[in-house]
Amino acid sequence: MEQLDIYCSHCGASNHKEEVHCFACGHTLADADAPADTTAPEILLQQRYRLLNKIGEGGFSIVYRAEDIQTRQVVAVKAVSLRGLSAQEKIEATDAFNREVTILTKLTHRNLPRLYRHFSDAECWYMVMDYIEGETLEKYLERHQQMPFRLEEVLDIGTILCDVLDYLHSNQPPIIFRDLKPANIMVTSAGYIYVIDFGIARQFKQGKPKDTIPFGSPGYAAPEQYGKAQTTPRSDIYSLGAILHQLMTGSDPSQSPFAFAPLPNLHQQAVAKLDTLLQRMVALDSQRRPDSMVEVQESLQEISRLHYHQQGLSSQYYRPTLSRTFQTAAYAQPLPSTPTPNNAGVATFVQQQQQQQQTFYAASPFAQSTTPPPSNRYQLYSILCSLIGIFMPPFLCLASTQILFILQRHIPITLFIYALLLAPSVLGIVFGHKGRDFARRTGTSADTATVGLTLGYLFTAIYLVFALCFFSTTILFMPHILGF
Ligand SMILES: Nc1ncnc2c1ncn2[C@@H]1O[C@H](COP(=O)(O)OP(=O)(O)OP(=O)(O)O)[C@@H](O)[C@H]1O
Repeated sequence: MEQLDIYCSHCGASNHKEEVHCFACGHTLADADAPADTTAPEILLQQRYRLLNKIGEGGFSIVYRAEDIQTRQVVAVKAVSLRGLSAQEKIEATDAFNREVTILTKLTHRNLPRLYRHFSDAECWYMVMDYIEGETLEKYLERHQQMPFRLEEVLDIGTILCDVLDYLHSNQPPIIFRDLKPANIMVTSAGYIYVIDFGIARQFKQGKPKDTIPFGSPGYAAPEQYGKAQTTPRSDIYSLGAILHQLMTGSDPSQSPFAFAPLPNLHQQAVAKLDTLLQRMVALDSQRRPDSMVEVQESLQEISRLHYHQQGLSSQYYRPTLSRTFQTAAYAQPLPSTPTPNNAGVATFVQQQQQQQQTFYAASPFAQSTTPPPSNRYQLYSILCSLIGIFMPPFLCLASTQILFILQRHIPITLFIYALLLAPSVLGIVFGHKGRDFARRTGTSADTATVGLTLGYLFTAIYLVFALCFFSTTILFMPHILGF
């Protein structure tokens, strides 16, 4: 039977396609039970890319999940067909394809899919790129309509998007994405973020008064994209501001373009600062917006530090959680390594990408901090309390005579003793949860907290069973003690 691997979005391990859970980390493999799309044709492109199923559709394109049979890698193949298009549409589709290929070929960034090859046949043009196992932020937002993101997550996402947009803007000439919106941002189940669709991105030419193709997406596109002026990096700053505002409020900017209400919870200092920043980012006059993505990123990181400080976490331990996860994601995916005669440049290209990614990794503001990991005292409390809790059920048995003695005289005191004996395990659970939360926010290991938490639950249950038995025995055999 034909072998086909599916890569875990969490740890990158290669699993057989039949697997539901990753053999390495146990994570659910997203597409494992997805029904095969019967509409996808069984086609082998270039004797190399087997189309598996349709995963998305754009204005002029269909995107397929495909298998590279040479490397066994799952890839995404974007197919643009000109069939049935009007002359004007053919020009637009051709332009969009060429622009995307030209731009993606030059780019290497951990938050962008890598373009491996592009080719054409009689019917279509194709692009082969990294397959991103996830969904668009737009779909995610549709599924979680009520305030889907916490402040720290919005700050993390903003920081990551600043990083990738700054990378584009730092190109020579700068690349303006021009269509940043939730539909063009993909999120994997492990929280990795990718920016897709460079169809309308363009290279910035100094002094050009107006864009020749003035469009974008209503609600996210800056006013200058409607043809009044040339788009600049500040146009992307506007779109990013609109997205972050949507993530904070849940309100869709395409419903009321150019109108951004103040954020809720302005009494919180970090939220108030974010509100000020977002209002600057979505200013109608581009000159009033922040100068660059670097400025926006620094402001977001400053707000994160403030937020973390307010949460009782030392700001020196602040590291954006999503972006930290990204670093592992980008390198976990195996790269195609076997060059074919007609893609001789690909191997070199891939090697260059690997090298450059390592450089990004080292230079990234999100690179692993050398700061010693913060001490998570909740974990310690959790394990200590749970360990004390272990002794409580046997203690209850051993002290049953004394407890019965007290029970005869004072029932409230007896109940208080019961509660006191239960307290260590319950505290073990409470501290365990706090410890895990702390570990998640600081990116440290939560193992001890998990052990404390598990012991806490286990011995709370055991204690309650013992206490119940003790009580029922007392009621059954010595009801007079309780005054029955
Ligand atoms: N590399 C990828 N990995 C996985 N899915 C992808 C990938 N690229 C695109 N998709 C899916 O395909 C859909 C369409 O892709 P894309 O937005 O690039 O097409 P498009 O024709 O340029 O769209 P538009 O008409 O909005 O410009 C996306 O919404 C996404 O769900």
